[in-house]
Amino acid sequence: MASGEQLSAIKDAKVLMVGAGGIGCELLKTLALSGFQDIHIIDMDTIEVSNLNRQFLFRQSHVGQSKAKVAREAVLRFRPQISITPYHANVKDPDFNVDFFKQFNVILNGLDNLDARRHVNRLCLAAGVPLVESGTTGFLGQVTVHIKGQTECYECQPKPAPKTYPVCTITSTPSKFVHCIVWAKDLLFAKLFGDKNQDNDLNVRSNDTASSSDNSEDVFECKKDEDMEQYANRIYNHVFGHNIESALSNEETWKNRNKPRPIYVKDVLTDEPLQQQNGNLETDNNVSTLSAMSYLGLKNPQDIWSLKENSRVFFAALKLFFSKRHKEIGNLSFDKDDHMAVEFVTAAANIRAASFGIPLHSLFEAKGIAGNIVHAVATTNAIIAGLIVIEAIKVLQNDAKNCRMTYCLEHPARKMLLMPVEPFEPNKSCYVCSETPLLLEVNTKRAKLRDVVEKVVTSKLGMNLPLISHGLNLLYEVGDDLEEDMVANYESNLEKVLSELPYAITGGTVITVEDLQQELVCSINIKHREEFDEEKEPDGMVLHGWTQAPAVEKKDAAATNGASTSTTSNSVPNNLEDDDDLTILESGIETISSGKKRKLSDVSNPEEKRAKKVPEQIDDDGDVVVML
Ligand SMILES: Nc1ncnc2c1ncn2[C@@H]1O[C@H](COP(=O)(O)OP(=O)(O)OP(=O)(O)O)[C@@H](O)[C@H]1O
Ligand SMILES: [Zn+2]
Repeated sequence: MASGEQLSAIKDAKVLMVGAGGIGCELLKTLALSGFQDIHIIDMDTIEVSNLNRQFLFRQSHVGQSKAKVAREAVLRFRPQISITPYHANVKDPDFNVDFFKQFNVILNGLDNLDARRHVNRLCLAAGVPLVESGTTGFLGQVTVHIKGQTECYECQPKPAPKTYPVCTITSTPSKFVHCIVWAKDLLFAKLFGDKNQDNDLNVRSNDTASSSDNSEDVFECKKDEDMEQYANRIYNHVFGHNIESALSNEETWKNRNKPRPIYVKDVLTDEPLQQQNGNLETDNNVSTLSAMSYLGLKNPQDIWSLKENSRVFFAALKLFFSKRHKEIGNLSFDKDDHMAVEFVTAAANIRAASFGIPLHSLFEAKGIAGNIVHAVATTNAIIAGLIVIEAIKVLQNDAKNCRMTYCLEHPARKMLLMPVEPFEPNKSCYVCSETPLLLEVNTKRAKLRDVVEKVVTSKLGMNLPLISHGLNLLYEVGDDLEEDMVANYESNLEKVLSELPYAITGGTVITVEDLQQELVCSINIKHREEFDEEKEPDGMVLHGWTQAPAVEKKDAAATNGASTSTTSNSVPNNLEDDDDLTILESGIETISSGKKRKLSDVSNPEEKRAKKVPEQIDDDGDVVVML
């Protein structure tokens, strides 16, 4: 039961929710039922069928409509007297500037990606509005409170980088199913259906192919005199047969590994001619569902198909793409919500897995791996939404000292499923919430301003509308209202080497980088360095003081709330690997055990100077969840 004070804080509050997905739907419902009267919601998405199993404000009839608007209508049905303002928009839109954020008493995040979370964090800092941040993955969840000057900001702690696999593991020596998925999705699918001009490591294998008489460049091109049947056959034989045979010729590679077996169409689809097995997909207008599976009568996505079934799905999906979706060829990239893409990738990954003696997987499992999906649990979202509201009420009552970051655990530790800990203090060297300068080691005689903008300012520092200056002199700026000659001037600066800019950047220079929308200003000290290790420092520059932790060995980032946020080629969720014991999430959730475990004793380690009180009843050995 809420006290009178709490009720009045709730009634007077104006709150902004960002994200109306898995957490957001629960949150809006709980806010409304708790008595909140003035709620604004930003969400850029429309409702998809795959949202309906856990986003209970949405129904089948809403598919395709704005999440923010439908969520509002659904809640107004049982709380008609409250005010809910929806924005079907990206929170990064310039309209949502610092002044917009200032009108709210608290911001509540129910997002699913690092980029948007960082952006909101910065706007909250600039506007001086507290942020309650959240994330869930499967049974795990967390809620954290960020109050400027009092607790750490969302970016005070390093966020782990997604894992990438060595190219040779993917192209030549896969040992896990996930390697086959990455190959099928990022190489084969991209090569056949994506942008032909993109670099693709499948080319390497094509060049190496000894037994193929084809010109390496043309292997994936359909030839003039070739029908779809012949083309599909040739691709199959090439990637699963010739390429494997060619790889086998390198004896060294297989000294300590199991040799793969080449698979040719004739070995698998022996009984009937292909045409008969798959029917004529190109001309069959009944393939209305555009699903290779349903065409072949394969019903259960949880079944593990045989090699033969996988081969038939491979052919059917490939032909369907070329015959029914030919307009998209050249522009496709893998999307976990594209059923045919998932069918194709599952089949191709399984055929490759069969070749390398790796256990085959069902379409359901393959989709999870390919889409970086951790299956969402509606109950976790509901628990987390409840915790967000509890923390929001404390924030609204100015009761920061009682705010907690709370972790929802998968297994109870000493009978507790929820673990509240005191929030960390701000990290004094956080470049976002403190004014600590960054240090950039760069070859100022070789690197161009464009390199710094792309590799540091936008990708690492996450700036949206950056402005770079040297003293009082502007070197670069982005914006809609710039004069033409300014734009031309900045464009020409981008192509200049740092030391040759009109206001030269050399060792010892301090540049200022700022984002006008986020109102974030960083100083970067420049240190000239001649050489960089191509493998370890592929950017050709190193930024110090920026808080991204290195990817954890064998383990990597996954998305939260069931969302796929993987933009990095070859990145997959580690938590789907067989020997998994650690999951690190973009949301900043980490479940910890074994080697990488951050024990409670570490959390309260005085050396960290970030010591916090931790509930005593939690066992040191119990798995815990900590915010990165
Ligand atoms: N930059 C952004 N601006 C506005 N809304 C965003 C932004 N980034 C993410 N979101 C929203 O955050 C919500 C996150 O919800 P959730 O994690 O449940 O993902 P989902 O997209 O609904 O589910 P799934 O990924 O499983 O299909 C989504 O509705 C998404 O549209
Ligand atoms: Zn910070």
